[in-house]
Amino acid sequence: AVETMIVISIHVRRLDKMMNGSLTDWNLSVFTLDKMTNGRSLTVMAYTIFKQRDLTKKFNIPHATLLSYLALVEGHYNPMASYHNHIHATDVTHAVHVILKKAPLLDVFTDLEILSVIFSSIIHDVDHPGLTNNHLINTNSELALMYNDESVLENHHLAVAFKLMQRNQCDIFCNVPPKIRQRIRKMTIDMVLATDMSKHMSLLADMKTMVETKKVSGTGLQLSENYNERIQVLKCLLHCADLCNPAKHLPIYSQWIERVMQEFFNQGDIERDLGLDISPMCDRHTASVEKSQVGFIDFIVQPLWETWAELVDPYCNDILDEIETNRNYFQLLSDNNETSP
Ligand SMILES: COc1ccc(/C=N/OC[C@H](O)CN2C[C@@H](C)O[C@@H](C)C2)cc1OC1CCCC1
Ligand SMILES: [Mg+2]
Ligand SMILES: [Zn+2]
Repeated sequence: AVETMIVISIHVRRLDKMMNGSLTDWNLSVFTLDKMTNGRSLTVMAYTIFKQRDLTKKFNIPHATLLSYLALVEGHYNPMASYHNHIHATDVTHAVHVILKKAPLLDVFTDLEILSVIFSSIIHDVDHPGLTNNHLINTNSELALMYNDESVLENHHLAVAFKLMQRNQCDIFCNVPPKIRQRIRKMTIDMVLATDMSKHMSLLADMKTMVETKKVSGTGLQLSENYNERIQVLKCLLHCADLCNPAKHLPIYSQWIERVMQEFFNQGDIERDLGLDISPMCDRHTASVEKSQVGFIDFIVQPLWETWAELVDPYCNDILDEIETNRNYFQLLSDNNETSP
């Protein structure tokens, strides 16, 4: 563990220099970062963000404890999952950090809320099996049995993350008063459970309601003290970051598509072998990758980010433009596939 610390702190220093300017660069390639850090991009990204936001000092987090816990969590992401591995966590953590730096959010959230949403992004998919909730339920998996078919993956990610904190010298909240610890835990549970895609439509509906009321006030984002209102926005923030791939430049977005399709096709292969119905978009023999992405953008990603822009950040147009550009690119590919045999 000691050499891990030394190696990682070398990467952190190198990264700090390399990324100091570009850490807030939306299109930073986490793939390049992961190669540069020998597969330690999550620990290095998270540690750098904690330092830059002074979270270690504000919450009295011992540096060795933070590094140990981050390295432990990173090690518990599934390297066999082509999409839901530690690099996806690096990507989502980075996206949360960049979104939080947008002008309309600068003075909105407390240090506790910022700590909680960044912590949530780091752990939000830990020990992901590379299979969907529906698959785990349909195959009577141990996880579905454990969590009674309700947000099976998301409950598992949370339980693993908090269990790992009990390891020796891994309790990053060891110097945080019990009431505050409890509040971090509650917010983290609420946010990570909200990354369950089956909650997407209700999350979006709640966000639209908030947009309507806010339009009445007509100012920037003014949040009340009300926990439910504040956690609502934080849930959406993490959910947007979780679904940010189509909002990135095409070379980056394309790598994520390749990875997610590999994961879905792997699931489809298992379902075919088991004689089960193959999940949507998971049959490698019939799936249309381009058409699926157009649908993903039209029905899920674009409505989410458009609502986010209305609620939080009118200056989100560069992100909305990127999503539209990518959507049109895949629409074109899909049309061409139709015409030419
Ligand atoms: C870059 O493309 C993607 C990036 C992230 C994701 C995230 N998916 O994770 C969530 C779970 O898997 C739950 N379901 C999602 C739902 C849309 O479909 C179900 C089969 C599973 C999906 C992407 O593309 C997908 C959708 C359209 C083509 C494949
Ligand atoms: Mg997830
Ligand atoms: Zn995720």
